Order: sequence, then C-alpha cells, then structure tokens
Amino acid sequence: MLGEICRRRLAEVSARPYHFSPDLSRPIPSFSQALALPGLSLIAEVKRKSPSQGDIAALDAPAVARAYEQGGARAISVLTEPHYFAGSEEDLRAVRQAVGLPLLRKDFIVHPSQIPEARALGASAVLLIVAALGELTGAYLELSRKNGLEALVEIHDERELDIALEAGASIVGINNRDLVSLKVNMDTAPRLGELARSRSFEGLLVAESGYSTPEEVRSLVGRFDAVLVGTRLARSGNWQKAIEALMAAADYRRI
Ligand SMILES: O=P(O)(O)OC[C@@H](O)[C@@H](O)c1c[nH]c2ccccc12
Repeated sequence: MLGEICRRRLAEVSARPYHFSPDLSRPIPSFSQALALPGLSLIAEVKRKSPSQGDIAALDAPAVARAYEQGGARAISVLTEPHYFAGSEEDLRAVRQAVGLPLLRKDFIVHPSQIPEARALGASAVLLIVAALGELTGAYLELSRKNGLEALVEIHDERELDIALEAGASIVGINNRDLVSLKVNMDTAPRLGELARSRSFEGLLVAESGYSTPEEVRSLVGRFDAVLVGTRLARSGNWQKAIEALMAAADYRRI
C-alpha cells in the first residue's frame, strides 16, 4: 500500500511547477514546545478517509480543527494527501486561518518541493515516514530545518528506529500501523518507545494510530510525550466532547 501511495504522489508532485519560497520571517507556533508541555499532549487529526477504514467522516476541516482546539488538543494534524485520505493543501491553509495551534502536514513526502510548500501553507512540522524515505530521511530532515519546519520522523520497527536516530531526529513517532500491510499492533509503540529510550533517545516520543479508548490513552502517560489520534475523533460527530472523553483518564492537563 505504501509503495502505491508514494508512487502516485511522486508522479503528481513532480509533474507540477514547484517553486515555493515561504516567508520564513512569518512566525509559526512551535510544534515541539506544544508536545513538551506537562502531561500527555494530544495531536488531533483531521481525517476523512483512509485505505484501512474507507470513508470515516465528511469533515469541514476548519470547523473540526476549531472544535479540536476547544477540546484541548495541543496540535493538529492535517492530512493533505488527496486520493487515499481525501485531504488537500487547501485544508491545511484553511485550518491555519482557523486556529492558533501548531499544525502538522500529514502527507507522503516523497519530493523536496513538498517541504517549502508545507511551510508556505502554514505548517509548523512535516511528517517524514522512514518506511518511505529510508536513508534519505536525514536529508529531508535537514531540508525541513532549513525551511523553518520541525519533523515528526515516523518509524514502525527496529531498523527504522536506527535510521531515525542516525538521522538525528528530535521528534520520533511510532506508528502501531504497518503502512505496508495496514495491520495494527498496539504493542508496537510501547515496545519501540522503550527501546528508543534505552538507546539514550532524549527527544520527544509520539504514539500513533489505533487509539480509541481512555484506557489505551492512559497507558501512554509517563512513557510518551504525545498521542496522535485520527479516526476515533473524526467519527465522533462531537469533536470537542470526544477529546474530553478520550483524554480525561490521562489527566493530561493537570500532570
Ligand atoms: O486514525 P488513527 O488510527 O487514530 O491514526 C491516526 C494517525 O496515526 C494515522 O492517520 C497515520 C499515522 N501515520 C500515517 C502516515 C500516513 C497517513 C496516515 C498516518
């Protein structure tokens, strides 16, 4: 699945004119500072559909983002991949106008032009998927920093953890979902999180995918800096309440 999505994205992105010169003097909120606040931070995702779930919800991106902000999310992830996730660059731009929180551009970054573009659209950070970028991860990380962006470097096995650490990632996301088979294993994040710490990783750790109950979220407190949640929130219909219900047991604002 990952190969198919990346190939299509690369064909599309490389066929368009790609000269973005973002205004780096325009301030953006810090993604890492939001994640580093006390307790477990929530990154809430605007997600309409996915290859594993099919249609999730028909969302008005800025309206949902505002509700996420009111519910206490500390950052917002906006999917901008059009075919498999029904996102768009326009969603990111619209969400930037609607909220004050830092935004993560969630896409399959496979071409250098997507990085300055993310910054021009108002992102504070980009997702870099090690399973897609392999040894190029370090170069993309460097390019992100040059464009005034932070990067959430996503891994889902030991080999990818090695690549992320070698690349100098300071924010590592551990995806419970294997993007090739689309299978979810909820042991992946805690297991690799512990491994990262045992290898002296001192940056920020984000647990990703499959979180849908307060108990699951609570189990991350003290081990992770943040959790990334999409489907559970997007489906809820009352986005603000859904955040309050999901995060209440984690006591995330008081710790
Ligand atoms: O909807 P969920 O299971 O809460 O997952 C959110 C997020 O982790 C997931 O959307 C995701 C994680 N990594 C990705 C990479 C590409 C696309 C999507 C993703």
